[in-house]
Amino acid sequence: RIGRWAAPVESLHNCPCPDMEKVVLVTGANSGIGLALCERLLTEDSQLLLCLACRNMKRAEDARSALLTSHINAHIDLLHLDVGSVQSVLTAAQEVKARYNRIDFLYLNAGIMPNPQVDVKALFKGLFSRNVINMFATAEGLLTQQDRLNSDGLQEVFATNLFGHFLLIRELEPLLCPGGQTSRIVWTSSSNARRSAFSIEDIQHRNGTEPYSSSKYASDMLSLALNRHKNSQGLFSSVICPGLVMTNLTYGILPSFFWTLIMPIMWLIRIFTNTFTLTPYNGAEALHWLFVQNPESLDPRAKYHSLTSGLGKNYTQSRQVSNQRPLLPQTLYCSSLLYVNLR
Ligand SMILES: NC(=O)C1=CN([C@@H]2O[C@H](COP(=O)(O)OP(=O)(O)OC[C@H]3O[C@@H](n4cnc5c(N)ncnc54)[C@H](OP(=O)(O)O)[C@@H]3O)[C@@H](O)[C@H]2O)C=CC1
Ligand SMILES: CC(C)CCC[C@@H](C)[C@H]1CC[C@H]2C3=C(CC[C@]12C)[C@@]1(C)CCC(=O)[C@@H](C)[C@@H]1CC3
Repeated sequence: RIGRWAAPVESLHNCPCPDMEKVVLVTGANSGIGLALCERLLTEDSQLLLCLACRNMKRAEDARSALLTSHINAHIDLLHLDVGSVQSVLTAAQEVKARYNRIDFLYLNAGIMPNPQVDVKALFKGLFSRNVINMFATAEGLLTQQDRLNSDGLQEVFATNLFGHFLLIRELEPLLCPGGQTSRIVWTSSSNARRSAFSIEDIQHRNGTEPYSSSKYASDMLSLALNRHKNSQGLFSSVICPGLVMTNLTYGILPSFFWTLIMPIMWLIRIFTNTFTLTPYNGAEALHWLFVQNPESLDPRAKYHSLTSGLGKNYTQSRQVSNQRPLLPQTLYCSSLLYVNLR
């Protein structure tokens, strides 16, 4: 394709990968769902050129070693990337452009939920309400977080979960959809994403207590806007929810011994809500499923959910992204563009 999405001619010679090898970049790849995704992708396609984009290089090295144990000949690169820092994203994007001539899959998975607080009163009230299943699936009304400013003067949750990733997409434009090929973007969103937690007047959720929910809703809207603006150029964006998964993120909500203690209850709850996927492998189901789908067959307005049945069977289900206000995707896209241009 011609225009802004075409790769500069000189970079076409940089790539160490033969033409047919897929180039996949995963942010937050050193633990949890991101690491499980990498494991599953290498099992699916041993020819992959996989780039682990992480903020901590020691953890990234450990993740690469773990992956190489089960995939001895895998081609795994490391990239230093702190998505919560504008400078780090810019430097990392330069590095990516020097290394590869295209990106086939960009998995935007890194995410944070700092200082979470569970509203125990609401939890007990919810247990005896008709809304109990929805409460376990979405944590609606149960969770708040305390956010702070990062060194760029941005709210940390939005900077990490949304802005850094959007900036990365914009900076990597020359590698997306080169020469008429398609490229894919996949956001690890959440069923905790809620429209009522987001306000276009407070785009970083500076004044609220649910920045996580707000940032995930914003990523859903941004994905929608990307599809509207870029599908015709061969760029396809999708959002997924991995379900409730035991990772460092959830161990930050309640201590690990507590989760271990209530594990039998969690297995029981899984019979009623298949959103308790629990293991990173199960949580990566929808991310893996999208990898093997034809992008033209996907619904640009869907959120793809990783689900695990009571008997432990994994599957992916598409549900409409909730409650879109007609102009919100465009507005958010424009605001994010403005943010990126002002950087
Ligand atoms: N666990 C769950 O139940 C759910 C998780 N999710 C989402 O899944 C994604 C993965 O989380 P999960 O695997 O659960 O949790 P983990 O904490 O295990 O993984 C998060 C990953 O993101 C990385 N990360 C965090 N901040 C940055 C940053 N500034 N720059 C680069 N990397 C960063 C972490 O790196 P480091 O090791 O250095 O901290 C880590 O590799 C997140 O987006 C989360 O919101 C969505 C729904 C449910
Ligand atoms: C007996 C119970 C299992 C006690 C656990 C209560 C709560 C701590 C959990 C109930 C629903 C959970 C949940 C999440 C966190 C922990 C709970 C609030 C998430 C918000 C984690 C991150 C996500 O992105 C969501 C998809 C999760 C939704 C459910």
